[in-house]
Amino acid sequence: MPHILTQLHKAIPSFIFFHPRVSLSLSSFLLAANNFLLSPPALEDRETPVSFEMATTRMDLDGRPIKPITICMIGAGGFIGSHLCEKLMSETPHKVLALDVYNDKIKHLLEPDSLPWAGRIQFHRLNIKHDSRLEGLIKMADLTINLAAICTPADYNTRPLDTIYSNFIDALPVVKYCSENNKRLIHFSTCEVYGKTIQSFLPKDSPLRQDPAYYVLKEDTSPCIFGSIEKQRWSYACAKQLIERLVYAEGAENGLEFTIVRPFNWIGPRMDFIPGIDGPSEGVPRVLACFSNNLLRREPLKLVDGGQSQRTFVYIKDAIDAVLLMIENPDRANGHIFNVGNPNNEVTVRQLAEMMTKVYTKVSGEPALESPTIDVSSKEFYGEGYDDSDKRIPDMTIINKQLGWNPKTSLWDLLDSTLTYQHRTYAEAIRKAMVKPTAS
Ligand SMILES: NC(=O)c1ccc[n+]([C@@H]2O[C@H](COP(=O)([O-])OP(=O)(O)OC[C@H]3O[C@@H](n4cnc5c(N)ncnc54)[C@H](O)[C@@H]3O)[C@@H](O)[C@H]2O)c1
Ligand SMILES: O=c1ccn([C@@H]2O[C@H](COP(=O)(O)OP(=O)(O)O[C@H]3OC[C@@H](O)[C@H](O)[C@H]3O)[C@@H](O)[C@H]2O)c(=O)[nH]1
Repeated sequence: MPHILTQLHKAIPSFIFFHPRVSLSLSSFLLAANNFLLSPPALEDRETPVSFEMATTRMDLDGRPIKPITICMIGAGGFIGSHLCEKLMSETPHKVLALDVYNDKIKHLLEPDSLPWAGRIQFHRLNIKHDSRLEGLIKMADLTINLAAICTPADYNTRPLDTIYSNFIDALPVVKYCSENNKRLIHFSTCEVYGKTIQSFLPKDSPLRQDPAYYVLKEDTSPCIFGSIEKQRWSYACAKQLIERLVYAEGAENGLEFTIVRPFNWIGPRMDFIPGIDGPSEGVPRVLACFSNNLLRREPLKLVDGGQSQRTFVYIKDAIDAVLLMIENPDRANGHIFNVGNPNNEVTVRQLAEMMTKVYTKVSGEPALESPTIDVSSKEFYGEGYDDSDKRIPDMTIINKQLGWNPKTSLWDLLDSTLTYQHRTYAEAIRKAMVKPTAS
């Protein structure tokens, strides 16, 4: 650890200082400048190794120089964690203690030792369920970000106990250690805490269905509407809701400095796994990986209960910009719950399947199947106890006001870059896996 601390000091960049009494209009300008500086091409899109140049003019939204900090990131080896680590290593001077049971998705950041950020990221393989090192690692950091969770819907109704333990019980010590040691916490919750919209309970012909007041999801006013207990789909949402309430209460009663993030379907490269290639053959990942797997194997895409549910999808790289703003602007982010999504990218699951089919045809050069989709019941696909959110449009008022963040990438563009990655990463492996051994 002392070695890492020395490296941290070496990484401190020089900053341009501004007058401390910065006006709001200047802060909007700084936000735009920051966004510009923080948006070089994505790592996986680059052909050549990344050249690491620390921007010398990085400052927060209020014109103050950003001081390097140490971040304890739990669940750093997952989809969101891997993109956040990449961003922090390539564009900031911050140091990361990366905790997870797996590190495959961040291996490229850990090895070799000659990487420009070597010494600023340290991987700790541990399970937060039972590891006495957790409190010490939280104490060593200025900020803890908790991403660890079981968060694939196929698990919610089939492994409800694991789901509840993972999303509530296992997160408890993290909240406790942060509160007791006066450490800031960014906790990852979910848009699923909203459950179903009020709109879904209105009569089909009600004119109120057109009124956004009945479906747009607002952090401070929308209710959390779940199904009955036997609909175990809601075990995840309910556990996430209770941990949100606990974090919020620690803030109110004990002064915990916290931010709660509610991601609305963040998607992009490295999300989940492709069954039979880098995950179990019988595993059911989230929809992006399910549909990618179908396209790669030239199978029809399975539409659960007709694919009528609606979602808004946001590109992981846009969403990571929002998280970085939270990390570097604690005065603006503390005490808030933020929706992070793209209200302009709304589709039904059926429309998503159609668009992914078109994009994949373009990316792979392979013609689409004659029948590109097939209907399947939720009972058949997910089993007993499944239920669904009907519609998820995030209200953006709070994140706009506090952090000036807006998503940039259209659904077509984000699918284009993501499916290009999926094709490049998996097409050959799938082809080999699908070649049946011939009888001799
Ligand atoms: N991706 C999304 O669109 C989305 C949407 C809503 C909420 N979220 C939330 O964001 C967080 C991260 O999601 P993700 O998409 O990156 O999921 P992910 O499954 O890719 O990442 C979670 C990581 O946590 C790790 N982990 C789980 N339990 C652990 C434990 N006990 N000890 C150590 N590590 C453990 C896993 O190994 C995994 O690497 C989760 O809390 C999830 O509920 C994500
Ligand atoms: O092959 C498939 C997979 C999924 N689906 C449908 O596609 C929709 C989206 O499914 P996802 O697997 O992405 O999961 P959901 O959007 O329902 O939940 C997700 O939301 C936010 C996070 O908290 C979690 O990552 C997850 O719970 C659902 O309506 C699902 O039924 C299909 O029609 N076919």
